Amino acid sequence: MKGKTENEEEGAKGVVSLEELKKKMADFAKEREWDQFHTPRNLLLAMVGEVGELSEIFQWKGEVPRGLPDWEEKEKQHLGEELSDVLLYLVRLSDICGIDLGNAVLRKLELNAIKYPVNLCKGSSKKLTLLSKSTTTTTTSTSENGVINDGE
Ligand SMILES: Nc1ccn([C@H]2C[C@H](O)[C@@H](COP(=O)(O)OP(=O)(O)OP(=O)(O)O)O2)c(=O)n1
Repeated sequence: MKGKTENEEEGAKGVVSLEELKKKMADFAKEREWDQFHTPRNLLLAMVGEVGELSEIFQWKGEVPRGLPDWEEKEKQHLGEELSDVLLYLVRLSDICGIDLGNAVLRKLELNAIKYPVNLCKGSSKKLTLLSKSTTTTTTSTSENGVINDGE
């Protein structure tokens, strides 16, 4: 069987970082003189295209169980490839836009935790408009959670 590539070895150790991916994509583009094509709009469209390819994998299958137990290895590998394309374009788009994705994503996680406090959300998939409205009279910490209700 073919041995693992250097990149696969890194991935197997679970040590891949956004910073590394950013650098690898920058090197990849530079070597090919593709910086000229990696503009924000082009990258955004490329990423959306890859989201489409990712969606195609699930298209018409109906809901599938977590872990995809019935999928063939080849199909799972394909899924991994499309997920990677989306991530790589996202990382590259962030870089080209001058956004520190690592910082941005950690900040967003904190904002999410504030917006969806455990005591209000536990076990519920509702968005918060109604929940927060019903508590604004007693709680002010969630009063700015202007999320659209999903009608559940
Ligand atoms: N101008 C480009 C073209 C490709 N890539 C990189 C990022 C993606 O990870 C991958 C996308 O390559 P393809 O456009 O060939 O897309 P797929 O790999 O999905 O192949 P296909 O669309 O044939 O299924 O290559 C890139 O950075 N810049």
